[in-house]
This record gives sequence, C-alpha cells and structure tokens, in this order.
Amino acid sequence: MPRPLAVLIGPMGVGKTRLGKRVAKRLGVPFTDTDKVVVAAHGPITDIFAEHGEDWFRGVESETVLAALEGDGIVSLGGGAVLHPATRAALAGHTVVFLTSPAEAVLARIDLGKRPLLRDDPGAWERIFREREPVYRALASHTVDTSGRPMEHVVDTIVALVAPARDTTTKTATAEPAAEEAP
Ligand SMILES: Nc1ncnc2c1ncn2[C@@H]1O[C@H](COP(=O)(O)OP(=O)(O)O)[C@@H](O)[C@H]1O
Ligand SMILES: O=C(O)C1=C[C@@H](OP(=O)(O)O)[C@@H](O)[C@H](O)C1
Ligand SMILES: [Mg+2]
Repeated sequence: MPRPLAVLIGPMGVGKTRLGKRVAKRLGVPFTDTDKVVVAAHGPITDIFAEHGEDWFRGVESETVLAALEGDGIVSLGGGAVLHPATRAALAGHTVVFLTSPAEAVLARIDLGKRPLLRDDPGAWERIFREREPVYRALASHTVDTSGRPMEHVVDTIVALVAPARDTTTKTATAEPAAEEAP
C-alpha cells in the first residue's frame, strides 16, 4: 500500500505548501497539499469559513487528509488539520516533519487576506501557535526551522531527512522480484 514519504505539519505561514512542493519536485515524487484539494472541491477557504464555519471546514479537511495519507509522495497539511482527532490518530506511524518559525518571520511573509484566522488579528498567530505547539511536537518525527535562510537550503534539510526513506522503498521494491527469481 502506498504511503507518503513525509507529511509536513506546522502553523500558518511556515512554508508547508511552498516547501512541500519543492521537496517533492526535488525527489521526483507526487505532491499533495490538502488545502488545495479542499479548495478545488469547495472553493476558497475564506469563503468556506464564512459560509459553513470552521467546524465544517475541519470535518472536510480531516476527510481530505485521511485520503491523502493513502497516497504517496509529500503531503502538506493546513496548519489546523492536527486539531481533528481522526487526523492525529491517522498520523501515527508516518514520517511527520514539523516546520516552525518565529512569529516575526512568518508575519513578514504571508498574505493575511488568504488566512481567515489572522486577517483581522495578526497577533493571533503567536497565540494559536502556542496553543497548538504541544500537538505539533507530539506528532513530529522531525522538526525544521524554516526561517533565516533561503528556501532552497530549507528544502535541502528536508530532503536529507526524507530521502533515505525513499531509497529504502526503492530498494525494497527492486529487491523483491530478484529474490523471487532465485532458485
Ligand atoms: N524559508 C522561507 N523563506 C522565505 N519565505 C518563505 C520560506 N518559506 C515559505 N516562505 C514564504 O512564506 C509564505 C507562506 O508559505 P506557505 O507555503 O503558503 O506556508 P504554509 O503552507 O505553511 O501556510 C509564502 O509566500 C512562501 O513563499
Ligand atoms: O492554521 C489554520 O487553522 C489554517 C491554516 C491554513 O493553512 P496553512 O497552514 O497552509 O496556511 C488553512 O488551512 C486555513 O486557513 C486554516
Ligand atoms: Mg499551506
């Protein structure tokens, strides 16, 4: 059964989407951003929050994450996906990379208009992060600070963490038929 090489978690704006895409490209594996899947099916996240509320979004988000965990490659979650118990349970046993960054670095980078939880109160980032941090840490197999260096360097770090798992998968896949051919 396929499984992701790594799942990227962490608060809003740390780079899960951008870095995940670049890591997948570098490794030549598929990339799934669960927010993008939700948006493709239901429209912009700000509109979903306004029309259906956060709880509805979290339900759809969790179903989307569970489906993505049945696939391969790199999977990036939305920052609050780990709030859902089913998502947390499903992440057990996966390679989970917690991306983190100081608040100042994040708030300097992101488009607040696209993040409904921060748009009217950017100071909420730090508060939301502190609330969720124990959950991120509990789920993480690895933690990577994405601030203070060029994105490609952060990509290098994540690739170095994740590539050995891909190499093992490849070797196992090629080794099995050879073993069967032996007398
Ligand atoms: N290491 C980095 N250095 C500088 N900018 C970054 C870095 N990582 C991400 N960014 C920028 O921060 C913004 C938010 O990134 P994004 O991938 O959407 O974060 P997330 O998915 O975690 O919310 C984007 O504009 C992205 O280009
Ligand atoms: O932290 C959160 O609760 C959210 C993070 C967003 O994703 P990113 O973390 O990719 O920005 C998006 O899922 C939604 O706006 C809610
Ligand atoms: Mg994202």
